[in-house]
Amino acid sequence: MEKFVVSARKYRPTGFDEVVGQEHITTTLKNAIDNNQLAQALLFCGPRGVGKTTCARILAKMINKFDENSDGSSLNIFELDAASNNSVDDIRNLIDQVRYPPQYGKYKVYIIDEVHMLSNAAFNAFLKTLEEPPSYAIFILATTEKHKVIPTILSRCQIFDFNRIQVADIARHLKGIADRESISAEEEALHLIAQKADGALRDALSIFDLIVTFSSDRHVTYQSTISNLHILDYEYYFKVVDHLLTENLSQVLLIFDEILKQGFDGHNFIVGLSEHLRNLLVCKDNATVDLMEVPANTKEKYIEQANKASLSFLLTALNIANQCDLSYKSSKNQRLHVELALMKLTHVNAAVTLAALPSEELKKKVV
Ligand SMILES: Nc1ncnc2c1ncn2[C@@H]1O[C@H](COP(=O)(O)OP(=O)(O)OP(=O)(O)O)[C@@H](O)[C@H]1O
Repeated sequence: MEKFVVSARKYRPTGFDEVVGQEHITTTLKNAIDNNQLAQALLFCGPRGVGKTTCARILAKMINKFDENSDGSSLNIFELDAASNNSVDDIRNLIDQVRYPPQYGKYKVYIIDEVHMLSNAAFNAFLKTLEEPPSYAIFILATTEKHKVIPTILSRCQIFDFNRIQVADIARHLKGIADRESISAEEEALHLIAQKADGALRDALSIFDLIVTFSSDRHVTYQSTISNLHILDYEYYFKVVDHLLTENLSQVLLIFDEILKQGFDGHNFIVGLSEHLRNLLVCKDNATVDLMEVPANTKEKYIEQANKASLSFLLTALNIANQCDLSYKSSKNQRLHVELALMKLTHVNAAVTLAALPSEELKKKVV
């Protein structure tokens, strides 16, 4: 049987051109190498799984002009995982190695991952080397927690802030991998995986692998993805908002009951409803419609529903949903808490329609 290699490893980029969503960094690094202006100490910071270690390795190879299979690269690139090697002795060992010039190529590159985990003593032992490194040594430090790196280290490094990766970019990357693996995948499923990954490409690839494993026919559908990830189908939010607009309280409460019966949490529902209302709000205006991170065909559905809702309805509804979210945890009866919010929400449309009437007509209605 062929050994399974997880996608995050199988598809680790080997060149800057393959790195997704970090163009501001890859372009700067390429230019720095071309113009011979690379700093000797670099700090890569940003959320987990966005390409820090990957870029450090690519840079390390490029500095010495080694290609992917070059044997020399492994002799000149040293990686230290500071999460498990954080003592002053670990750093002293590294400093001892730094004294010897490279046997191949021009540079020795030291990648120190999770650098914020170094002990204080280790940080201090490292300072002097970082301040006056030998001309052939380059240090690439990586961290998810820049605020935990002491200022004296920060001030000696050129700092590169990595971005969370956009949902659309992650979804596109997953599509490329699905194609290469001959897996058919629905666009909505890939978007959902990308959303769940919260900006981290590594997480997206792990979720993708998991869902492929569950689907026997190498076909990743929206339905298989929501059931595997235990995510509420967004169709529910469309239905709830339709009923809110027609002031149909009983239907809204019945849908909420069905959602709870399926094992979903009331808080997740209200957070999801707030996101849905926010999406409707941004698609009211052409200038903001792209702030909604959903696949193209779903966008149409949002625009269609947004056209049925007034701006005042959306603003008031969003406010009520948000208040419910904020006070959910401290509520003693959480089901009732959400139901109460749903009751208020069902009256919003009537209230805003009434308020919008000219005063003469309003008088007639009240009388
Ligand atoms: N920007 C990206 N472009 C393409 N692939 C990426 C990117 N970011 C992450 N990956 C994928 O995720 C895997 C892990 O990425 P990497 O180890 O570089 O992340 P990291 O930012 O160093 O994370 P951590 O802080 O958790 O160490 C890579 O092997 C690659 O498959």
